[in-house]
Amino acid sequence: MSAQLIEGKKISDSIREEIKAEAERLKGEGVTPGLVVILVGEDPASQVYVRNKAKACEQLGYYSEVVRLPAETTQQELLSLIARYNEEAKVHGILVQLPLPKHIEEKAIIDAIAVEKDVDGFHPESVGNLMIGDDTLLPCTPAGVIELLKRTGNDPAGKHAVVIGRSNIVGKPVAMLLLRENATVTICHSRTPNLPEISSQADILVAAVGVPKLVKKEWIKPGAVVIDVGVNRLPDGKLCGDVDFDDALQRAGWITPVPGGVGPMTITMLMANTLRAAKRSLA
Ligand SMILES: Nc1nc(=O)c2c([nH]1)NC[C@@H]1CN(c3ccc(C(=O)N[C@@H](CCC(=O)O)C(=O)O)cc3)C=[N+]21
Repeated sequence: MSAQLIEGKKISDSIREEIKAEAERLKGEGVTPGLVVILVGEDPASQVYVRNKAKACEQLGYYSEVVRLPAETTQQELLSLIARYNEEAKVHGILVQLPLPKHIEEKAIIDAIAVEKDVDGFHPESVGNLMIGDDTLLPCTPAGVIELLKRTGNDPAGKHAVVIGRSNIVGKPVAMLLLRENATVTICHSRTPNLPEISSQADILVAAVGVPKLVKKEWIKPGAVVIDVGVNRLPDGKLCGDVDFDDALQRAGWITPVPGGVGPMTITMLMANTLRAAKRSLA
């Protein structure tokens, strides 16, 4: 038995076609979706993502700016820049690439972004909206995970979903979205004593821990849907997920590859959020 591949890249491309059509309609009404990506310092992984985001904007005909700031940029300078983009009508989405240099307090930066431009969905008000089920911009990776499930016919309703990882950017919000989709949700983390046991009860398993190849065949219920959110850069430069892919392939029913799984969806959901923010600016 070999799992079916969840082709994130392909699914992502078809969603981008939908977004592009919608963006063109909006342009007809005089609004071009605009995104600014702010990068502080020289983190090499961040450079790649920032480039991918700019490329996606170009592909969809968005207005896009990339602001590259030196690692020594002060918190105050960054806050002033955000204040400026909060007021800039051409820009509907503001993304400050994380992680930030140590001397900048991430929370202060995220809090400063206008909620209506919070295309990452990291602002406390966006998080609160998600929690209570209000209409809001959703965090991109979690939204991408749900989209992958739905577009492969794996509706989470009534399923047992196990999330490994409890970060604010993936683990917690993806658990909340799965709950909203009527899954029964278990959240595991580094202090969970019997991880393989719980994990192997999952109909849907989401790995978001940042430990290369942590999830082995024995952790997977036969036929389960395995979503690998890990983006780990190995010493040889290759990208690797949190799931031991070759091992898992023999046991899972469906599985996302890394690269080509969740990663492209993250960027596509960012484009979708920017479009939504732009549409709302009309109202
Ligand atoms: N404020 C903020 N928002 C983010 O959304 C954010 C961030 N900071 N910091 C870094 C992480 C990481 N992230 C990825 C996005 C796309 C790919 C992606 O496109 N991956 C491709 C391959 C890329 C490659 O080859 O390196 C794939 O998986 O196929 C990966 C990772 C967004 N992040």
